[in-house]
Amino acid sequence: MIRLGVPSKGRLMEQSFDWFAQRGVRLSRMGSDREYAGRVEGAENVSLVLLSAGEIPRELQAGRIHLGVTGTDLIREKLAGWRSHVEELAPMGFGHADLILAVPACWRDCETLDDFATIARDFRAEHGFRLRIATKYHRLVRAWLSDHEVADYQLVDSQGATEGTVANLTAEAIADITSSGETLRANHLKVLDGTPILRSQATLLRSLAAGDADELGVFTARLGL
Ligand SMILES: Nc1ncnc2c1ncn2[C@@H]1O[C@H](COP(=O)(O)OP(=O)(O)OP(=O)(O)O)[C@@H](O)[C@H]1O
Ligand SMILES: O=P(O)(O)OC[C@H]1O[C@H](OP(=O)(O)OP(=O)(O)O)[C@H](O)[C@@H]1O
Repeated sequence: MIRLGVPSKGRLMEQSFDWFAQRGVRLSRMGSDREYAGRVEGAENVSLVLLSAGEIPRELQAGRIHLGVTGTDLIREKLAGWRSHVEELAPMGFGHADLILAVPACWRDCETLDDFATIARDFRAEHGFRLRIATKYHRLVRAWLSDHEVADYQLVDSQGATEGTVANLTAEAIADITSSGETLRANHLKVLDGTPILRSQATLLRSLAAGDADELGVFTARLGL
């Protein structure tokens, strides 16, 4: 039996269901809205496992699911050396979001990452502690800042409502996912010019640890992959 992991709620779940339906495989939740059990029609030997999007990388890595749908941001953040754990089978064309670094909109002299690096250096000299960046994307942000030789900062963990941390005085800057930009604007933040830390979208992935069941080839062919 192939175990297919799909996000258990929200837009990501609905758009995943639509994506499979367009390929002739009907996924649905069984029972009440609160029951996390799923049904698969239009493909044999496939069971639907409804999971938090954030847990799908770990389940793929462990081989407890054969296939999984989640954002590329979560795969790259949660799995060190992700290429040795999963294969990306198909970008799915939804869940587009950019991981960005944002600063207070009132920082007039901070438009680029170079400006940010200068401000971070001065901040440390002036305040005696490193400028704080709130994020849940620790691995990706550290790697990106290191690549760009920015060192005078500290990460503050924020697992939600990250854009609020600047007004709450627990951070000077944030690194988070944005799509429409509305949450940033509403919290008086602006994105630094230049390419984002990462461009993410929902992706269908195969576990490299779950083994290569015969049914898997049949199912991926059914999906046109
Ligand atoms: N505003 C957005 N627009 C598009 N995609 C988004 C947006 N916010 C988050 N995403 C994407 O959705 C995926 C799931 O995000 P997140 O980790 O916030 O899950 P969640 O909805 O909080 O679910 P859970 O708490 O169950 O893990 C991520 O890959 C993320 O990139
Ligand atoms: O650019 P926008 O269109 O405003 O979207 C960005 C927001 O969407 C995500 O939050 P989500 O609503 O998924 O909730 P979360 O903060 O609990 O992750 C993300 O963390 C941002 O806060």
